[in-house]
Amino acid sequence: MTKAAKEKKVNISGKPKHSLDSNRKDGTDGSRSAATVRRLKMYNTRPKRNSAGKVLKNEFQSKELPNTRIQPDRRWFGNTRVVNQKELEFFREELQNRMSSNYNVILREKKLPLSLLNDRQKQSRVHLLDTEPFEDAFGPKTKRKRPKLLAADYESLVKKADGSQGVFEEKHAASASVEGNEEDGLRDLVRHTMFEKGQSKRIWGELYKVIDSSDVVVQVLDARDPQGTRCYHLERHLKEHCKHKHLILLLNKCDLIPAWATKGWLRVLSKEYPTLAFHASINKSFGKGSLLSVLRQFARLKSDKQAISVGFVGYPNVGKSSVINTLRTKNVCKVAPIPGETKVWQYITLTKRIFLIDCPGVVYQNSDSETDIVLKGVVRVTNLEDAAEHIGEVLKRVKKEHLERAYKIKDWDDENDFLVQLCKLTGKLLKGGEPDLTTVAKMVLHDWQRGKIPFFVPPPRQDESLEEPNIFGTDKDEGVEGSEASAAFKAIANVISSQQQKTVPVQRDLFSENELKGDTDAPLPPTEVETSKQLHPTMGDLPELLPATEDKISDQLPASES
Ligand SMILES: Nc1nc2c(ncn2[C@@H]2O[C@H](COP(=O)(O)OP(=O)(O)OP(=O)(O)O)[C@@H](O)[C@H]2O)c(=O)[nH]1
Repeated sequence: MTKAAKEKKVNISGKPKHSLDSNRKDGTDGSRSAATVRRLKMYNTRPKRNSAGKVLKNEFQSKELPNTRIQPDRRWFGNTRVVNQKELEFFREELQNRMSSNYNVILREKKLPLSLLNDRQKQSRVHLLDTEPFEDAFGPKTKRKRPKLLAADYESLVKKADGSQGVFEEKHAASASVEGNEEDGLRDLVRHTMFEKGQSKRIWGELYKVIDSSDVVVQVLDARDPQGTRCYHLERHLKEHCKHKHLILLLNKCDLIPAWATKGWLRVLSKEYPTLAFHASINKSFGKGSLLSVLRQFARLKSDKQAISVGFVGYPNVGKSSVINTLRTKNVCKVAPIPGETKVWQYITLTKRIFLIDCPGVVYQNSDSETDIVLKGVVRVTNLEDAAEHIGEVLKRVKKEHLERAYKIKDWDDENDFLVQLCKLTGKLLKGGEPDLTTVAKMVLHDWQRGKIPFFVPPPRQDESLEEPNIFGTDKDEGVEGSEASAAFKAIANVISSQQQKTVPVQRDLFSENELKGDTDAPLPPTEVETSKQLHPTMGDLPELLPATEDKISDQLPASES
């Protein structure tokens, strides 16, 4: 149905009322047709102008804009723009100023006609006439430019080539000898990816997520080999890039080593970072109160009473999740006697102002051999194909008496003999009575990783009279009032020094009386300690330390301190 027909229906009388009524049949009687009326109506929508011709009101004009007419401009019809010399000069100067200023950065350089700036350089390159007269450059007596040759004649060129070939051959021979001695036709075996556990990009990503979101980073170390389970790369990263974050070392599994060794390590390590001993256990823990009070002091340092996040990082299987469970007195994190149990980071609320973050175990690439990696507990023993290969090192590191006691074997010639005897004792035999060396080797390695075979790296001997107070790595009082910060640091120092006076619980059945007393002839690991000292020279001084005052500390300790 047409528009006119619609309008007709609406007009009940059927007759047009005025000259601009569009309800007309056609223009046969000399009156305006419906089409004419509609056209005339359209003219009425023209903008209203003032006497000067300026648009005052227009039906389709935007309410906000005073004038919606697009000015006629040639820019709308092409992609080029003409500017006059003055504008160009102004643009060049402005851009030159911006580009040479250290405080300005030009974004979207590609959108700017930067070639306008380089014009002059182009021109300056072809100023031939500045250096030569026209006659020499273009005239009939044009002189040819001679190319710069390194040798004047053929003979000297050959001599030069011989010399450079000699140098090249010498260099090549040197680099070939460095690359490896493949002359015997053998190449080193490529390591199984299993030995790269804890080094993947994903795990390092998890670690950096934890570090980024933590105010305090707790590096959990295995008390049996603290230097071996330290991640120096991480410590250096924190020192260089995150000076405002606090790092604490936590010697976990201190029940697996004699108390004198724990105290020795505490003395050595606390010269570099605040160090606490810990035994993770939900019922019978050690060091929980001290750790909690240190964390509370760090929370005090935070301005505006904000909450702090504490990230637990360290080697796989050192007990990070166990420490968190101990602090919460609840199984909030998955714990297993196998490495790599924690896969992704996990947030746990400890108190209103302290959050804990669990991190998967991280290993920094170093020169550790496969056996070192296995004995540090980084690799799952069940995945090992040649477990027997690592037993020699176990026999070297553990005292004979401990192995005799643990496996009831009297004497052995070498690791093979040891394993064969163990097979017979445990009945681990293959078809035809062959000893199942791999299975018993795995059993020994399992016992090693679970701390059933006593082993520890003794701390370097120190002259106790030269003992230095604990030293905290960095300027920790940024952003907080000096007095409050130094009070918190003093309290932390007190907690640490008071823990060194406490009796550390030890699994007594693991060691002999002599070992528990410290009369041991175990070898010292000087090289490791030396290296760590080189990597971590003692840092800036601490606020003055107070002697340990038990009653002051007991205010800060929760009742659960064992
Ligand atoms: N004896 C003893 N064993 C401990 C202690 N802390 C943890 N463990 C044991 O060490 C093993 C590993 O503990 P986890 O807490 O799973 O270690 P993790 O560092 O979280 O390990 P990943 O998941 O690999 O990162 C478990 O079998 C714990 O029972 C401790 O203080 N003493």
